[in-house]
Amino acid sequence: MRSIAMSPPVPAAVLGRRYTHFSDDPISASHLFASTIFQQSCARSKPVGWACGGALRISCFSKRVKRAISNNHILASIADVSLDQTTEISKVPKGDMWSVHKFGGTCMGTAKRIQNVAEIILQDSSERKLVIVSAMSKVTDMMYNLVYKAQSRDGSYVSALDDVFEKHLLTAKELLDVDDLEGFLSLLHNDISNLKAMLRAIYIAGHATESFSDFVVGHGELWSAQMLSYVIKKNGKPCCWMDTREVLIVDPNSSNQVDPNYVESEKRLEKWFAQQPPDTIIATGFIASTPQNIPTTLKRDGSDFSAAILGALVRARQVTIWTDVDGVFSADPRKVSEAVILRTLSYQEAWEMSYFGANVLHPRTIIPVMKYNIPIVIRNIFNLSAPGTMICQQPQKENGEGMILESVVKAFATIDNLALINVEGTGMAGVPGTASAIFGAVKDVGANVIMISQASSEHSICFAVPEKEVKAVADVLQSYFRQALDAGRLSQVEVIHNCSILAAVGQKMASTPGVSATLFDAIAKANINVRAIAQGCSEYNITIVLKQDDCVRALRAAHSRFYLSKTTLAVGVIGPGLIGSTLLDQLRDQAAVLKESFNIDLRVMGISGSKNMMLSYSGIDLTKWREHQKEKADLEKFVRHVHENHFFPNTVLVDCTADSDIANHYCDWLRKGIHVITPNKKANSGPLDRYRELRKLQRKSYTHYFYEATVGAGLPIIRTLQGLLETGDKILQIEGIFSGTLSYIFNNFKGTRSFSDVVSEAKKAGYTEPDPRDDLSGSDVARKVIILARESNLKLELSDIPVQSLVPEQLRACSSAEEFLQKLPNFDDDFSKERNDAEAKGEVLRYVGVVDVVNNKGVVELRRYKKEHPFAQLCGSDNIIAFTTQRYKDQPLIIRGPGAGAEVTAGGVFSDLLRLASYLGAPS
Ligand SMILES: NC(=O)C1=CN([C@@H]2O[C@H](COP(=O)(O)OP(=O)(O)OC[C@H]3O[C@@H](n4cnc5c(N)ncnc54)[C@H](O)[C@@H]3O)[C@@H](O)[C@H]2O)C=CC1
Ligand SMILES: N[C@@H](CC=O)C(=O)O
Ligand code: NA
Repeated sequence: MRSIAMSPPVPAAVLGRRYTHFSDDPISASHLFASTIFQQSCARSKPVGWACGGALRISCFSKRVKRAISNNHILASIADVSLDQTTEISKVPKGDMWSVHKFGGTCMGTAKRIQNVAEIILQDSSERKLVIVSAMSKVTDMMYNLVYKAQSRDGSYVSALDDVFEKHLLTAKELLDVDDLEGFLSLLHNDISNLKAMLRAIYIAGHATESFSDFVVGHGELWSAQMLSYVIKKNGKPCCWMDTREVLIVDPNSSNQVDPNYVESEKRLEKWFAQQPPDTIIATGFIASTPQNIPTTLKRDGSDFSAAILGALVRARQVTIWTDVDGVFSADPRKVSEAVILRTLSYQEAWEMSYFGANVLHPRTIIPVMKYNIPIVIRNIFNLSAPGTMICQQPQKENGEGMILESVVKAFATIDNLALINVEGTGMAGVPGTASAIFGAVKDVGANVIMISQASSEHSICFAVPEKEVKAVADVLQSYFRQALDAGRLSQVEVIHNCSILAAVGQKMASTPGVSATLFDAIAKANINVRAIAQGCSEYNITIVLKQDDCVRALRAAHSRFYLSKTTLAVGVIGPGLIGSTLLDQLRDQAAVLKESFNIDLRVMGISGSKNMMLSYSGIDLTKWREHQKEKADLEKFVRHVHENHFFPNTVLVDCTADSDIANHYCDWLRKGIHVITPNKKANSGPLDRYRELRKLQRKSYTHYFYEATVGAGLPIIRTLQGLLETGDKILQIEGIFSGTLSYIFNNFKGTRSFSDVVSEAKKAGYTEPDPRDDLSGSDVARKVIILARESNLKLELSDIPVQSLVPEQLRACSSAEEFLQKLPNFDDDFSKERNDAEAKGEVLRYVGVVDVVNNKGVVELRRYKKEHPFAQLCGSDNIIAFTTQRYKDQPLIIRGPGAGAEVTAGGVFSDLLRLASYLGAPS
């Protein structure tokens, strides 16, 4: 426990207050729950619900506990974030004239890079500049290695020290003029010989104290700061370097970190400034001293921390942290390719993000500058054109104008390799002390609690810990609660392995309704199950626990929803025949418009024919998909490839075959969360049970199954029928010409033309089924009739529909479509006779299908219609469908238009794809 007292009174409303030190301290949550005050408070008034998300915040809904916290008892023992100990000392110039820069090891990696750093400093026109530098890249590791070798009594530390010397010698030679070089080298020699002596002592003792080690490792910064200051001077700018061990005073704390001692640092800084240094100062990052002048370091990310503390001490205008990335991303760009660089982040958002390992500052770096509202800018030294990310107080709205509209959720982050522990039982409700007992036990095994959730029914508490700590935690809880478990007061201590956390972070989430609804909707639509949820009442972070396997997909689904980055769909096309290949061409032509205007990114990850298939990890180039590398078709592998690409939250398989074997897989695909779109009639016209199972699956999950093109191709037949039913209309009869092929044939079978000639023409035009006998036999129309009948809630099988076949008896056994077409002319006279008979009576032949909903039956047959009848007025491959319903009784609702052909059918499938994208969140 820390012993430093908090200076400022904590505001009374501490519900959901954030403590940045939690994330440093592996047992903070346990400490809090195990603390005497908490136990006492809870003993009298059990918190009925609480949550901690991202480990930075604990919200507690009990007045007594709230009072306990606001009385500072707990805070004082956990964290001191105050800078109020500092007293103003006027001799150190302070304020806007200061610009602070920090350059990390990568920026200082070579002589050329150090030169580059010097140029950036020289270009900064600020009145005063304070520049904090890290050691040259890899040097700190080399220094730690020296200590390690020496204390392991490994004599090679001597040559390793030579390497360190060599590295700096070569860099200095490249950078400095003769005189400066001489000055620097004499210092370097001196330091190296001191280090040699110290390492020798460590070698003999076989042990290095922490201050010995800190003394050794800090030399990298001493040398880089001096070299840079020489380079600045060489460019004609007065400059001096600062050994921050003289100025930066820190107190060690119990979590093996250090806390800045602002009072003492301020005094030392004043003393240092009494020497009247020039306006440009190059200071060593990372290193500091204790009040007793013992060298120490600021531990991990120490140089950033040095910059923040010094920036706060001089009240700088801005602290710029130079690094090798363009700024902070809205999500890990390795996982979300559309992640964007955030222009601004509030201090709170930055430390929430940094907890999740995002490339942001360590929370403790933010604390010193936050006190004085000093912005921190993260910039890329290798890309000066990138403006970087500014971490500052949340920008205020200015009359609603001039504001950059930012997403309410700023960023998303994930943590993998977690396990959830669920402690459950009826004996917990209303029993004060359960929480503190659980977390007391967790504290005893030193595990880090990452998030906590308890619903107000108090029957279970669940919390996440790193997978590697879960066994110890589970064991200790089992043994601690043995009695309660045996007595049945607790039913179980359950461990759920392989979990991840997805966190949504954003200050504007606070009091914005609908954020969590949108987030959870995106996750649900990606068919991902949520295991646990936590959101503290400061509302900056919603933490969701899910299966690790689902995590990247969840991240992408959530990111795309809030950033309106593309709704990305991984598409697999099966059957690149006439319709399939036309669809691929339409996708190719429309891709850019979809991306730009509708934020839809359809990626064809695979195309499979019956013999070969092609697969891609990022999307097949549709301008030349026919040339794409092929492999032997393997449906299982194909589906796995398209679906199990974790970068795409949603998968759709488009079946463009006429194959029932493919249709047999739909149920399985839907169960796996794969959406299915098809013009193939086999599934919906196959066995009734399977059809019902399909519809059931579709209704009970967020997985979609669309099949508009199965009837009337691109005409909106299914959608219209569903619309009538959903709005409460009653269907009485559906009658129509459902076959584009047969419509075309009978519209063109006039005058002296032969039947077989018109059939071949229809096949050539792409209206027919792969085998035209499927059309002429009436089975294709019968399938459409059964699809509409089932859609109208009739429970009919295909065999229940009487069908009049137009395939001459003798040709039914033909082994191929080609043989059939070849032999068909032999029957032309029979067809001509029937046509002429009808014509003689002023009638035409039309092949129709009827769904008689009232009488629960259907029929498919060749009928004769008067020349004035609407069915006689068709041309081309027109379908015409008349819905007679309760609302459309006197005049049926009629839909007419081309109902077959490559373009219109593929268009119908494409329109289903867009409907799916819109269901998944794309703008409609
Ligand atoms: N052509 C049209 O106007 C319309 C067609 N449809 C339906 O669209 C679907 C496709 O029709 P078309 O493109 O005209 O036929 P098509 O014969 O040109 O294309 C079908 C493709 O699927 C492939 N295929 C067959 N079995 C396969 C399997 N197991 N795995 C992978 N690929 C396989 C075939 O090799 C062929 O490339 C059919 O179900 C048809 O009923 C629906 C409405 C209108
Ligand atoms: N072959 C069919 C195509 C559409 O389903 C037809 O002719 O209508
Ligand atoms: Na249709």
